Amino acid sequence: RQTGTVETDAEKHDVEYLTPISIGTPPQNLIVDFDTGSSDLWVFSTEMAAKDIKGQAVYDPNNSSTSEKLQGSTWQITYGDGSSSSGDVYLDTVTIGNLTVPNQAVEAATKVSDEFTDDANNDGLLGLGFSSINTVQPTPQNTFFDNIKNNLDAPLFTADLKHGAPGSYNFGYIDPAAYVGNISWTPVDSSQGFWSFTSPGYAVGTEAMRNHSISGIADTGTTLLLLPKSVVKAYYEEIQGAQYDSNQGGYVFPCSPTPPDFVFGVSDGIVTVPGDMVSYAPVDSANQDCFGGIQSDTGIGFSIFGDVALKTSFVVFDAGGLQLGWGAKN
Ligand SMILES: CN(C)c1ccc(C(=O)NN)cc1
Repeated sequence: RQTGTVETDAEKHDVEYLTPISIGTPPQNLIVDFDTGSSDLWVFSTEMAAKDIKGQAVYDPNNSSTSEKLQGSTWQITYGDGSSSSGDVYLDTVTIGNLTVPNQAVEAATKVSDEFTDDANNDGLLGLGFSSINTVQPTPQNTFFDNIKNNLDAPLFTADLKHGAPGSYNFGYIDPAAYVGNISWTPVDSSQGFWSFTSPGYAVGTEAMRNHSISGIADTGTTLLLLPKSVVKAYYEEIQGAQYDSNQGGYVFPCSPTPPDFVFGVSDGIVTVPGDMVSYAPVDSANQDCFGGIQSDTGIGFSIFGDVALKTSFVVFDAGGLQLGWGAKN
């Protein structure tokens, strides 16, 4: 049985967290976005048109003695923000930290949308959602985690994302030095392929908790905290000068003073998103107005507890117990 750990670095404004992996023999090193909200491991590749590659590292299956084409298999994925990619599939050795899966499905991109082309530091995505939503056809493939979880000391991984600092993903163990107090556990409904849970309520600032259940997914691949319109409205009503700015496509408010905290329940515990993490990023060079890290989930069908929520905590994705654990960071 094994365990592993790998460091993940926050991009500017914590827009995404990028983590090194290696693929093939000899190892080809790429840096990818670990994404608990999807279940495809896809990478920029030598099969793409040069115009779609702007600085990314690419996987070259022809340069790997262990690559094996999965004949007839293809994939195509579209994400919540409308970005997309597609391509074909190889089996090859994938290593994360000290953990190796010998026959991992590596989805080589032939096409990617502009959002990926323009994301120069990101060489692909490594899905950590449930394999039931893997997009490979005709036969869906397993995620890296699904392939290795039975070799781990425990079938779980943890995400310790930080605000503007390197964090880490651990596999197979819960690091007791990473959190303080008790972890709050809540059951996961994996029927839609996501790490989905229901928060029993929320509070704005120091107000009392409101009994308003919020169902959503823990998604390391989404930057913001996307909540029901009514919750978002109640939050921004507490901020002088906050308003929905259609140009920016979301709520904007004066960067100072610091806005109120946002608190949401997790089973018998609570998670606090500090106000200074809610002012996500300045919208203007004068740094007067800030774009909110809390925005509406309208049109998605569920809420998304993205990086703005996850980076407040030490989060355990427990596939064995089918539960999420939220702990206070050490
Ligand atoms: C364009 N990029 C880098 C994306 C990365 C991740 C996602 C996503 O929805 N993950 N759950 C969307 C887009």
